[in-house]
Parts: sequence; C-alpha cells; structure tokens
Amino acid sequence: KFYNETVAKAFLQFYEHTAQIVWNQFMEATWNYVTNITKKNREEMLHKDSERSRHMLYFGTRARLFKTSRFQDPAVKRMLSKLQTIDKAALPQDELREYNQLLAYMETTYSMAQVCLNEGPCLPLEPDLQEVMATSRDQKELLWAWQGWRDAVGRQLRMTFDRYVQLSNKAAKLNGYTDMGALWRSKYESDTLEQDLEQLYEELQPLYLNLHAYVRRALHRYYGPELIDPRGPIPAHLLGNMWAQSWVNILDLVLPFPKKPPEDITKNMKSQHWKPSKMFEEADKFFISLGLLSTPPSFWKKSMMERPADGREVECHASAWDFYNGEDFRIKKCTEVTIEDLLSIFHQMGHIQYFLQYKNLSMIFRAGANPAFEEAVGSMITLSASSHKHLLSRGLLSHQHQDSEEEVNFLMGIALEKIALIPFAYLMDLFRWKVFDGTIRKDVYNQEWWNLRLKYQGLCPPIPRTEEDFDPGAKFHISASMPYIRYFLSLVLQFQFHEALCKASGHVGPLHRCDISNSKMAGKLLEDTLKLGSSKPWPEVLQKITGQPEVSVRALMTYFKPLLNWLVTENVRHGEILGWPDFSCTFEE
Ligand SMILES: C[C@H](NC(=O)O)C(=O)O
Ligand SMILES: [Zn+2]
Repeated sequence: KFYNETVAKAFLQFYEHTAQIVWNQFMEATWNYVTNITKKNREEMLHKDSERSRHMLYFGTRARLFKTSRFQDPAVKRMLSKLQTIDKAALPQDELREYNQLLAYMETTYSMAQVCLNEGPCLPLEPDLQEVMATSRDQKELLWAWQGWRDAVGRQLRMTFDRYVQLSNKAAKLNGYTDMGALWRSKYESDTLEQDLEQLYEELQPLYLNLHAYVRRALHRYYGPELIDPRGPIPAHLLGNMWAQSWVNILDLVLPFPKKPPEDITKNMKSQHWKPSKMFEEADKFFISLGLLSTPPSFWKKSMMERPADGREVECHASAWDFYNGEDFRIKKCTEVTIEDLLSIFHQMGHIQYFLQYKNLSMIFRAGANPAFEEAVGSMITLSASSHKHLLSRGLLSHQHQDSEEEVNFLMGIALEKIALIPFAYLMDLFRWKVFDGTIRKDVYNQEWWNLRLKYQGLCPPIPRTEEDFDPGAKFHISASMPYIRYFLSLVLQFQFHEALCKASGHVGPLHRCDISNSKMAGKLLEDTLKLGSSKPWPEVLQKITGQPEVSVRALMTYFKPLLNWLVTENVRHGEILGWPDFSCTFEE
C-alpha cells in the first residue's frame, strides 16, 4: 500500500497527461465510425477502445494501492476513488473484444435499420418513420411503422442482448458490484437512490394519471371505441412517437381549446428559410446572452448537423461530444427544420456548455455532478427557449398576447413532452436493473417489458407480442447500452434549475412565462454550478444552484399547476376514471 499523498499527486499527474491523449484518440475514432459506418472505421474504433481500456486498467488497478484514509486533500481522495471503477475494462482481453463487438453490433443494427414498403423505398427511422409516427392519423399506417421497426431492430437484438447482459454483469462483478445495474446506480453516490426515485415517481403520479385520462378521452373521440377503451390502457402506436415517450405530435388531437390553436412554429421556421446551421446559431446566441461561453470555431467545422447527402451510413441519434483536449467539442444530429429539432438542439448545446465550463478541470472531473445534471442543463434552457415570450422575441411567433385559454393550450404542449416522459424514463432502467439482477429472466424479457409499460405508462401493444420479439431493443439507449434514469431525474431537476435561474434573473409572475435569456445574473449562477463538473458530491452542487440539497418536484408542480387544475376539472366533468382498471390489452380482430 502507498501512504504518501505526494506520490498520489504525481500518479494523478501522470494519469492526466496520458489520459488526454488516449481519450482524445478514442473519441476521434468513435466519431469517425458513427459518422461514417464502415468496417475499417469499426476496426479502428475497436482498436482505440481497447487502448483506452488498457489505460483504464493500468491506472484503475494502481489507484487501489493508495491508502487514502489519512490524505489531506479531498480532491485527491475523490479522484483516486473515481479512477477505481473501470467498467468493461476489467474484463479479460478476449471477453472485452467480444463485448465491444456485440456493443457495436447492437448500436449499428439500430442505426442502419430500415422498414421497406411492399414495392419501393425502404424508410430509415430518422426522419421517415419518425415522420409517419408523428403525422399519420391512419392507425393501420401507424401500426405498419410501429411493427416494422420492431421487426427490423428489436428482433435482431434479442440473442445478442442476453450475452450482453452476461458480460456486463461479469464486468460489474470485477469492479466490485453485484451486477451492472448496481454499477450504473453507483454514479449517483446514494444508497437510497431507488427509494428516492420511487418517491419522486409517486409524487408525479397524479399529474400523469390526469394527463393520461384526458388524452385517452380525446383519442377515444378521434379513433372510436373499437380502438380505445376509456377505462383501459392506450394502444402504444397512437401517441405520435415510436416509443410513446413524447406525445407532442398529437397536440392537435388533444388541444384543450381547439378554437385557439397555437401558431405552427415549424411553418414559420420554414417560411423564414431557417437552415440547420441557423438553428445551432440560435442556441449558441442564447448561451452568449447569458454571458456564458460560445462554441469555438472547430465546433462549426467539425460537427455533423445534417444527415450526410453522400449516402454514408451514420448514426442519427443526436448526441454531444467532448474530445477531451479543451478545444474540440461537437454535436452529431440529423437535423430537420422543425421546432422539435430546434428544442433538441438547445438540449444538445446544454451538454456542450457543460463541456466548455469544466474543460480546465482534471480529466477525472470532466463530467456532470451526476448524469442527470448533464441532461438537465440543456432541457432547462429549453424551458426558456420554448416560452411564448422568447419565441415572440425571436420572431418565431407573431401574435403578442396569450390569454388564459391559450396558456392552457401552451402548457398542454409542454406537458405532452415532459409529463408523458415521466413513466417511460422511469421504467427504462427499472427493466434493465431487473434484467441485470436476474429478476427478469431471458425467456420472459418481452412480456416483462410490456408488464412495465402497462403498469407505469398505461399502454398496450397494438398487436399481440411474443418472446420472438424484443421490443425494448427498438429503443436507441438499450441498443447503445446507455443508462436512462438520468432523463427521469432530469425531468425533476430541470424545473428546480429553471425556478432558481428565473429567480436569479428577477423574473416575477408564473414560472411557465419565465425566459432567462439576456440575464447575466442567471448566467453567473449557472456558470458557477457547471464549472464544478463532478468534483463535488451532487447535493452540494444542487445546493449551490437552488439553495437546497434535495431533489424536489415542487418546482415542476408549480410550473404545471394551471394545467393540472384545468385537467382535474375537465376529468371530473367527464367522470373520467384515472388509471386503467380494464387492464387487459385487447386486440382489433
Ligand atoms: C429523452 C432522450 N433524449 C436523448 O437521448 O437525447 C431520448 O431521446 O430518448
Ligand atoms: Zn442529453
């Protein structure tokens, strides 16, 4: 055992210099692959990944040799502790190679999948199948896309996924965890995480159940009783999204005050000839208006802002990239000119701002206070960017005033994005935690997935499912082995951040009318928070931005209060049943 803190600091310096090079090369190779999926690029990525893993193994095993109990510097202790969890790098060489190959297979299968029309073109997920799910009101067409995507992706991943679970758990055990779910949860540095999340879910239930009941009634009116049981679950293909995780695309079917439809912002963007680059500039300007950092020139040169026109195979799922050299940061997105994509770009630029703010920290601390913080920053900015006030100021809306009925319509639009996501974001890792800990066995993956989809989202598959299917695999994050509970926790945190920054900006009045843009005070508070990276336990960071260390749904409930009041009144008036007592899934004959 080493006892000497000075030796430890030298060790960490050595890590720092070597890690920058190894991680930069790994990011470059991975970027080259996902923006040009070829066998050669795949081999290069796998090679750089194994180099990175060797580096992690070298430093991870040696970090354990330090006896830090008598060390003075808490940062040194925290860095040595973080270095010790090395994830898949703990696997033996041959199993690591197998693991990396199946990870690449799953993610690539997802990214290259298409659904072919009987005669004629094959449609990729983005933008074509997403467009069908968003705009079609023909339930047969929706079913075609919904089933086709699951046949093309989910079914192909079923066998691989089981081997992925085995190797993931082996890696977790080699890191000292019972299973991979435990390793994933450890990122939140809390031994009451699961109970705390369950508590948050319970507190948000009334909001979701009222939205679900109201939307079900509207769909019952539109699609008729043969498709919709007003006391039962909703068929999963009718919600405007491939996974029914966001319901914004059926706002027109559920608008509380149909005589006051909101302006079509996408139409305004198109008539003003918006281009993807202008959408990125718009988000960059927002951060500059807060007095925060702007993206460096390399961002504009190296990002992939649209699906390439040269026929290259790419991974379209939007993501933000840190190349760990303090100057190269990029976004990869197959951007379409729509309001949904504009808000998604704000979300991704939130990740970039975090990278920029913590770029001078040690490599080990260049991450969010916890993964949910990383997701919450951009989503919080999006709350301001999607406010009536902001869209008006940016020329994306024309009529000034918004009366109380239009406000309810507006809040419904935000709720279809944020409230609909709550149960989906919660169950995604409930499912995987149970798979990793063995509660859900491989012969019942699909029925257990649908049990959770029924229990938490109140959804049914539109057609019978079997264990030939693997519907969870049809969601990007499962094919990409990316944890998801971060999005659930972010839903709560982003409103706490929004409330705190609105207060700092001097905003008075309803929270949903707040737009923090141009507020240097709000920007300063955010900057001081992001600069900390993962150098401090996240409750301390939460305390810094909101004044309290606890996660609380209060801000979210404040934001949606006018809508919940309206929903409860509306549901009581119609004698709606909250929940789905008719719990069995019936199928159209
Ligand atoms: C909510 C999550 N967002 C993201 O991956 O950027 C998703 O798309 O499923
Ligand atoms: Zn994100």
